[in-house]
Amino acid sequence: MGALLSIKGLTVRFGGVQALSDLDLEAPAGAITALIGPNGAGKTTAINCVSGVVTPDAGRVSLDGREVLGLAGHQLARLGLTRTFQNLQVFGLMNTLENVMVGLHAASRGGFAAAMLRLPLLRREEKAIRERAEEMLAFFGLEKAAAQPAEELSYGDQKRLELARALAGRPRMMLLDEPVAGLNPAETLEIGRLIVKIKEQGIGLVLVEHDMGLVMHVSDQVAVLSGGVLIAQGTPEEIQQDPEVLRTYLGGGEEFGLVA
Ligand SMILES: Nc1ncnc2c1ncn2[C@@H]1O[C@H](COP(=O)(O)OP(=O)(O)OP(=O)(O)O)[C@@H](O)[C@H]1O
Repeated sequence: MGALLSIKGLTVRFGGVQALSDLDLEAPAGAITALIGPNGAGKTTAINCVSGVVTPDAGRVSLDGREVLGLAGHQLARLGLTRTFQNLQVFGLMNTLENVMVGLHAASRGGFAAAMLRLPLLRREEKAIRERAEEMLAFFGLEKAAAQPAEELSYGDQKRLELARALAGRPRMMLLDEPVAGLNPAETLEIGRLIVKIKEQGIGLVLVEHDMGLVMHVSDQVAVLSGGVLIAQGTPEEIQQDPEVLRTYLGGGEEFGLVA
């Protein structure tokens, strides 16, 4: 099976900093591919290139064989590629349901402005959008918060809301930038369970994450970056035994959540 997302020779320099050097990475559908590495390793830069936020100095990125470098976020979303951000991107004054609907409006045929004007022709589309958004809230356990302003939700609920919005548009590939940063162990476990359920729908995920317990628990493959260079790639078991990876993560195996 070919990879759904394919990154080849990705190279990024920021002034004197070599953020990424010749990165090759393949992420299949229906699998979780983790991208790990110490602070400054280049993980966010990699997903920023894929999602059109950063223009690389060299390299290619394709989704299902189609070149996607240079496309804007809404074009990528239409092709089935979506992402979440390290910092929350919820609209605080909108309620939870509207936060999910707004992403679907932006991608719909009528567009956001037409939907806001509630043109009659768009009523059916509007209904479908609302139903999809409600489905997402149920999937993420947020249905009780539907009418609540997003800013009133707990941090953990806001993180799940971001995932709900990203999944609402039926992506084929999702890039998640630190989905459990700042969450407690119970919330982390819950996000882990949800992203496995997303994968089981056949969606590919790229997971940038520092929580090694989560990474080793849910990932099908793990790629390790250090100083912009891919130093190892393999199953969680292989990565936990890789001497270079262990050297990179000073202190040995504890960070990998090996302690049962
Ligand atoms: N816009 C930018 N301008 C200049 N340097 C940048 C920029 N973005 C990232 N860098 C640098 O590129 C390198 C890679 O950063 P990046 O954020 O991709 O790392 P990361 O692995 O995601 O780190 P973290 O785990 O801390 O989020 C770092 O040295 C960083 O300081």
